[in-house]
Amino acid sequence: MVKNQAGRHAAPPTSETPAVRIADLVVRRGKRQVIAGLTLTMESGRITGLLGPSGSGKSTLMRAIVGVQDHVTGTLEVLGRPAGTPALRREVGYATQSASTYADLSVRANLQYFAALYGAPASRVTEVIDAVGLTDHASNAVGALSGGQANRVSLAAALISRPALLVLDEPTVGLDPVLRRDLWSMFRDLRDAGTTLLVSSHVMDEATQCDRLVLLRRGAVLTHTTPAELLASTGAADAESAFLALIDRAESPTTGKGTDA
Ligand SMILES: Nc1ncnc2c1ncn2[C@@H]1O[C@H](COP(=O)(O)OP(=O)(O)OP(=O)(O)O)[C@@H](O)[C@H]1O
Repeated sequence: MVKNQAGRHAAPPTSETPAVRIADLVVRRGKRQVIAGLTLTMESGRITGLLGPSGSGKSTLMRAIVGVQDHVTGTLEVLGRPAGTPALRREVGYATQSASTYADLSVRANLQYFAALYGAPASRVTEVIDAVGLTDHASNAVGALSGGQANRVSLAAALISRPALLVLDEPTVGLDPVLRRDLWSMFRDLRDAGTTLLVSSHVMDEATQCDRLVLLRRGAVLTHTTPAELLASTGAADAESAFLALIDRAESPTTGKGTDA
């Protein structure tokens, strides 16, 4: 198995079809243009990290990719089809920042419900509970779980249909370092099995766990790079300093347009 400089397993080769192809994407929310003419191609079979200041448009971009966002114009293809096409429902898994589960049902009952919705076999329920490390809590009501455990039930629900593309909005919020490490290990396993992952995060050290990085600022792509290129191009010692350097460059009097997201 090939390992990269950080000792992690390098991503295997991928197919030629991009997982996501976006051109001139504009999204309005309320009176604001939140995504402003964004163009981006995401390779399949990779973990792409979506990072950026609060309010920069990460969740909005994810919602557009999943096909649940209104007022979207431009080109947005997912796995070669227009985003939101019914044929993509089983192909795209999505876990939002808020729980998508029933608090009064057990972990297993929640996932049995999602398995029934997707026509997945009963054995898949046990598999996804195991994959997110909740086997010991399978009979517990979701409302009685910790925040981090409850998040993982939503993640398990997103995995039920074995999606080709998994879109995860801040999946590690509220998790301790051990659980974060385990979750990233699971993401790499999924990628190695051919899944494409788009993962947003506020935690800059998670950037180094990704194969590719997209930094959003004010609804536009500030950079689309790899962790190694990010550090090399900025001369920074860590991802957080590198992103701050890029934001500072973009905010400089010659190029900048202000200081908000
Ligand atoms: N329901 C909504 N109606 C109107 N504007 C919205 C709505 N939700 C978000 N916005 C605006 O869209 C912009 C982008 O929000 P979005 O949630 O996509 O950012 P984000 O980068 O995911 O932020 P965070 O990291 O804080 O979750 C923000 O200016 C926000 O105020």
